[in-house]
Amino acid sequence: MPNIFYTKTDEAPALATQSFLPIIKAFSKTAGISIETKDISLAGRILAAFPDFLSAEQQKSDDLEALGTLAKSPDANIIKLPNISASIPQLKEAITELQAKGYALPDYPDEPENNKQQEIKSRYDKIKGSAVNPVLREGNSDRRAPRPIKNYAKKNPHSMGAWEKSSKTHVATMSSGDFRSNEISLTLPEATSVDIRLTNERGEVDILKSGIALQKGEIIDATVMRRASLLEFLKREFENARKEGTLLSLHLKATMMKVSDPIIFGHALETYFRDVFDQYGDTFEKIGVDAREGLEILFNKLRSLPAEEHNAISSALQKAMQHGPSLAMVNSDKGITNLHVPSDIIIDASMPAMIRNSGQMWNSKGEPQDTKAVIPDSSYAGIYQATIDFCKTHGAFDPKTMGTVPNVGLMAQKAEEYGSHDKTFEIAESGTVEVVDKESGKVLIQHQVNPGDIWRMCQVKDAPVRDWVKLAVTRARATQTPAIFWLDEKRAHDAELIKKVKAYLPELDIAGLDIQICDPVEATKRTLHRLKQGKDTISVTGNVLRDYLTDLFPILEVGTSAKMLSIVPLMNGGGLFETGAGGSAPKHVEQFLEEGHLRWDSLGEFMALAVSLDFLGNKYKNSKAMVLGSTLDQATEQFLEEDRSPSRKVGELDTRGSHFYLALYWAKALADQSDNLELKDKFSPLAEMLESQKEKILQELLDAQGKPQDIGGYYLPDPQMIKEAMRPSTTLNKILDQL
Ligand SMILES: NC(=O)C1=CN([C@@H]2O[C@H](COP(=O)(O)OP(=O)(O)OC[C@H]3O[C@@H](n4cnc5c(N)ncnc54)[C@H](OP(=O)(O)O)[C@@H]3O)[C@@H](O)[C@H]2O)C=CC1
Ligand SMILES: O=C(O)CCC(=O)C(=O)O
Ligand SMILES: [Mg+2]
Repeated sequence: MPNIFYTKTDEAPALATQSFLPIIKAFSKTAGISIETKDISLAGRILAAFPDFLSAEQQKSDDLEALGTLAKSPDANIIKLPNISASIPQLKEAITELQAKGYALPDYPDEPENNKQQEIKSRYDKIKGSAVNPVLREGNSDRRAPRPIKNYAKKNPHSMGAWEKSSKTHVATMSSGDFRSNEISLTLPEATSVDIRLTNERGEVDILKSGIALQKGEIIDATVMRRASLLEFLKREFENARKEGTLLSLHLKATMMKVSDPIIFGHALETYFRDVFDQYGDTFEKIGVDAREGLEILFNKLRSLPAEEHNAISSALQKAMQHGPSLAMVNSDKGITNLHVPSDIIIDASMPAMIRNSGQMWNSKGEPQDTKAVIPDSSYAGIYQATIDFCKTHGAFDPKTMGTVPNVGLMAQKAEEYGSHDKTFEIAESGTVEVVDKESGKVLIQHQVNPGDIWRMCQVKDAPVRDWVKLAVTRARATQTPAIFWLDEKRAHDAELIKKVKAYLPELDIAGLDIQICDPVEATKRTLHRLKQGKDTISVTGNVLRDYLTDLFPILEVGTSAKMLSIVPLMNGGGLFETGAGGSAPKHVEQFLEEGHLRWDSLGEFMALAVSLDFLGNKYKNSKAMVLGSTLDQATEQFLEEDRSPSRKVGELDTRGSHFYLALYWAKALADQSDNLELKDKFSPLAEMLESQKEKILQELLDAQGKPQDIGGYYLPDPQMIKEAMRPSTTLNKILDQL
């Protein structure tokens, strides 16, 4: 059985893997460890879902399913790189690319007309959005910036925009009618199963979802976002942005919240271009415009119209942008606005980037400008407003002196909102949605609803909560750091969770530890005050705040979440080691294709691999694996000290060069240690060879830069072409072959 599973993903991390994996394989072979790759890329997942449309040679195994099963076994040791969580536009692009490559896949049926199409759509919908992480995350999350990373940031502080007290930047969020205000929650006293049903005003019953099994002690909650309240809010705030002269920026998580957030995004787009949608609604209907897909696809679809009509609508759209509030830009050079692609405005990465940049985003002229950050649901929006207020009062944080905020996140088994998409519904007609106990017939939760309301139910099982509380205490104890549970007793769901936290904490050894529970806004304030003074505070949060905070704090502290150590101790004893908390960085691929320079920083991979080796060494008493792990950590430290991360500029060290340095330092650390003499003997000549050929290798790597690259595809690049592009140093390749 292979010992470590490494994931093949998409975009920049997948390119980086082509260069780094051969190094890992060569080094780990010396300890008898084999590495197996599992393909969880978007293209791989699509192909695995449609065997009946493919020839025998084209069919692919379902690697995600296999890994999901493995994650439940004590033997799991998985290194998980970031993958694309596809929006509909990305999914369609990938399908088109695969079709062009000769895979006879069906088109994505936007509006299925029969059962067959409905079945195809539901296969694609399983691939859409965050379809990978929730399957693998059979454990809670432990993310932190390791000491060497913090030390590096303190010595080499990244840029941090200054904050003015007069900044107009702020968060706009709903005060009623949103998910937060309508939440109802309860804890199941006994195992049961429930149906979700909608009874319309004529008394007709539609079962929205049937037979959801619930465990004893499981918390469920349900809530609704009212369309009318949302539209009123969007209209008001868009108008305010225009009057205030701030940029307008929408922040959602259309990937993880793949049902609710694209709907909200669509409403925002239609609100912004209200007049155009009113005037050209019929035409839009005819050419299949769906506001949820964003402005980019809308522009593309207009091309199918006769020139005159096309021009008229384009100019109406331009006029709306001239007269409406200025849109924040994702890429001002290319005219890509905040409303172009729903997956471009992922809240976890985009809000911290704004806060780091003096609270400003980019306007259409490419200038920074104060911004109204629109975060419709108020459940978590307050933490960003509190951070903005803090920066206005106290100025920007200083990476040289600030503390750190590690996170312990409740995530296992599709916890909370991030597991809710199969229980989220856009309501078709007025009535009552009820969660009904199938055994007793009792209505557990009910909401009055109107057409267009977004209703959802979330679950969190008891075992993950226990495990999370324990993980928090373990981390607080191991680091002697105060821990705050970010839970709001005024929120229905959090109130249930607080009861559990209060019950489970006393079962653990918490003597002498500083553990508090406070609502997210208060937790933000306390944490930020300590952070400013250089003090560390563990944030113990639910799943959404786990996601938000593990970008927010790393981006402020160390410049990027890519440098995070991200461990998922799996509940059945295995280990899942995620790399960083950042995503798949599409901009990096663009730069690589244009100028042959890849700026993906693999520090997350280095750190994940070290813990994975250590985990394996301990588990199977493989002392060589442990030595490989500890020397890899030393190599990473040296890598940081000598600043060998990829530069952003072509003609300078890129990802491939950074991997060479890692290999050099790792080989040297192995040659210098004496815990395992066999490894020492093996790596001493390798270290010498790498050192003596250093200039030649670096030159070969540099020579490969500065020209456009063709890798034969975006979602499914040609394996041989990426291999050649990512391993251009024959000298380095030959040396690695000798191990
Ligand atoms: N765990 C996972 O699988 C995750 C997947 N994603 C997916 O990634 C895609 C893009 O998401 P998006 O929200 O734009 O954010 P990304 O996290 O991909 O990127 C945000 C920015 O962070 C910087 N960054 C992130 N990782 C690295 C790295 N290793 N080295 C250097 N810089 C890095 C880059 O900045 P710069 O451009 O300035 O270099 C990048 O543009 C989506 O499909 C999303 O779903 C997102 C988060 C996690
Ligand atoms: O799975 C995803 O879509 C993103 C996950 C993410 O952002 C995170 O876990 O930090
Ligand atoms: Mg995230």
